[in-house]
Amino acid sequence: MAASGFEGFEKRIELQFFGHDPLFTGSMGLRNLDFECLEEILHAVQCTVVSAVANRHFDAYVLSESSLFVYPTKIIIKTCGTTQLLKSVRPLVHLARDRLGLTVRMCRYTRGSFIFPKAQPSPHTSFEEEVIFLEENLPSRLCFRKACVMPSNVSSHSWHVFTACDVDDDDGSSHHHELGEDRSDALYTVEVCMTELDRASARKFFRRGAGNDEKYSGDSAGREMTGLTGIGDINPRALICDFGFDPCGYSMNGIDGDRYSTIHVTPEEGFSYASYECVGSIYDDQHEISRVLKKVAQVFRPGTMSVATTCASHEVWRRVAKALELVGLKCRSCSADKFPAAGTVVFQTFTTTRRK
Ligand SMILES: C[S@+](CC[C@H](N)C(=O)[O-])C[C@H]1O[C@@H](n2cnc3c(N)ncnc32)[C@H](O)[C@@H]1O
Repeated sequence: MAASGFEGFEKRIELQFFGHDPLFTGSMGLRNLDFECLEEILHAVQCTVVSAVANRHFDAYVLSESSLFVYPTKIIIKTCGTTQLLKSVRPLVHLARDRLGLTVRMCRYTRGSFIFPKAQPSPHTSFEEEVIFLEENLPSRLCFRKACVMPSNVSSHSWHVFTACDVDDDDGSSHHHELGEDRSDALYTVEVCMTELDRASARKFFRRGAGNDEKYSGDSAGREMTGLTGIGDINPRALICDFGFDPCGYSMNGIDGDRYSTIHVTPEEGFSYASYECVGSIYDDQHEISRVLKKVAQVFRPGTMSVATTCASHEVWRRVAKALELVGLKCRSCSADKFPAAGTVVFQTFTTTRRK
């Protein structure tokens, strides 16, 4: 941990692949990578697996620093602290190609603004360094590239986005459906970053029976926090894999069919932070994302909440703004930009209207 405090803001990378050879890939694709390979990649990033769960669609891992999701043709890694996430890119691209015959077709890297930027090691010392590192470590065939820092009126919450892909499809839709998920153009991602958590809410992420009770594991602490805080009610259909750190901190992955959700909490006063992320489809019940985000805001009662929605074809961000205004958050800024393959990213920042 940095001398000053733990860096909650995560770095997130998503790589999408395509493959033609069923002999290599089967329908499991990247899920065929053995656990030792994944561990080796995570070792380079400087984190480890603490818990895992899977269903017939994908594998979800809780990491010592956030989460990893492995789908047949898509991998998402999200890490916080001083991890070196981008060091995973080159080994992943090579392993997928050499062991599974999968070719990378899209890369999306996103993050908020670090609370302790000076504590970040290379290649994360600045967004410029991260972009240069990505440019150098991605195959040249991903030639449609864009990097941008999306601003906010709350200067501590800006949004960094880099995307690269092999086809400039303009609307962000997929042209590779040989293996795995179809209709990926209907999916959207919602990435939420929250700071200045309400003190009473943050306290629930400190372990109750901390210290020497051996029976009180990270798993039981996590389960207790999921119940106590109301996180378990955000999506009651989801199977939850949770972990409570010692003496404080919490991570969870929720799996619901082919959809994941994930929450990570750094509850320490002075640098408190929580994140929520989920994936949805424009064909879902329109009220679902509003209901979910209202619950998230009520669990953490943050002073500032930023929400980045990434979607090929739909205006999900309007639902986000409406929902959060109903629970006392006011939209202070909104910016939008188009990215090759990813579609439109809309970045909104909200602050509380209640008195602290
Ligand atoms: C890994 S968790 C959640 C990660 C998430 N990205 C976040 O910070 O919001 C981070 C919290 O757990 C605490 N923590 C305790 N032990 C930890 C460990 N071994 N590795 C990482 N974090 C730990 C940190 O102080 C922090 O409060």
